[in-house]
Amino acid sequence: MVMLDSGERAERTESPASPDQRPAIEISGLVKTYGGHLAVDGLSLAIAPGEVFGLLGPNGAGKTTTVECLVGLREPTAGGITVLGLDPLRDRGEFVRRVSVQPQEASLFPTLTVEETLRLWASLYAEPRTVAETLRRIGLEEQARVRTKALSGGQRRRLLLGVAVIADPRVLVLDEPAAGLDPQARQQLWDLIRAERAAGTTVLLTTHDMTEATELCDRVGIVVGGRLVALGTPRELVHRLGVAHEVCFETDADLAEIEALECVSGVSAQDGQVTVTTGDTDEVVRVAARLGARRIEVRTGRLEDVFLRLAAERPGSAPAEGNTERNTERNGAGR
Ligand SMILES: Nc1ncnc2c1ncn2[C@@H]1O[C@H](COP(=O)(O)OP(=O)(O)OP(=O)(O)O)[C@@H](O)[C@H]1O
Repeated sequence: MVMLDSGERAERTESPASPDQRPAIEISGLVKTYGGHLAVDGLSLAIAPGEVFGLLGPNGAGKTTTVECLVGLREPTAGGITVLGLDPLRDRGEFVRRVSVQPQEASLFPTLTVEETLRLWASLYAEPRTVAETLRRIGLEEQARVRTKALSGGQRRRLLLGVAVIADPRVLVLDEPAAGLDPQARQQLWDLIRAERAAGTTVLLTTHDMTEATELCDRVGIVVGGRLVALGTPRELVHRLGVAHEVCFETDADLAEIEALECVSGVSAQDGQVTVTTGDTDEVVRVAARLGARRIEVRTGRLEDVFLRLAAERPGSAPAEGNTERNTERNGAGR
């Protein structure tokens, strides 16, 4: 089990939260059972103000149940949850003023325009953002007068996010916000979430997309079988779990010098195509280049490898389908 917490956050200097701040979200020993079925099994987690935190895990791991308890949609069987010091159920009034959850698609009225939808939701809050600012944030200014039934899937998702952020929340909770978005819409969503972070909002999201977790999240928690089995920045988890990097190239040269490198843990070669497993890709690239190797590629360890390894430790927990991009840099430097 890899538990890396606030003391190690210095590695992500862009994170706006400092370790001594009171957590924005605190979950301690959360247990949730459905009948006799244990869905969340003693999960504890502290998320700092201004942090973008990603909850990852295979299907059925307990992410949605955790989020539902966190936002007061379900009552925990045991354990405690506070968000901004508030209990999601007992302090309901204050809680909904300060914590926004991205609503479901069904919350959109088909005949209202984008602008009317935002105005309607803004009317529920005492000090909302303006409709104009929210339209700009979600990039739907040109669609302001379009009825919601005529929006594309990606535009609907952005509007749903707009409904959540128009409240100007201190904490934003998003369950798989990028699911089903095309790459451009996904990038716009990430920009929006980054803008929320820059404004000081704490964001908790669930995702199956390892690229999203790596690119967007300050820290991630991996949940398997209702338990938190890893916690840290994506880089820390890749680094600490010793996920291997690879250097691939073509050469007919003698590989003895590469095999002898201390940082090399494996070399395989077939028909002049070589793959070197290593902890120091720079060193291998240097030697390979000196030996005249061609088409040198560096494949860095990925969060997905960490995820697959941790998920596999629990029987029956097949990893969910997600983004399986390989982080490949042609002739690039290593880590
Ligand atoms: N309303 C419910 N009644 C009974 N069991 C439930 C209910 N909701 C979830 N479960 C079970 O609790 C466990 C955790 O489910 P949960 O939806 O929290 O997982 P998840 O990590 O969000 O999964 P996914 O990635 O598939 O959305 C699963 O075994 C699921 O079948």
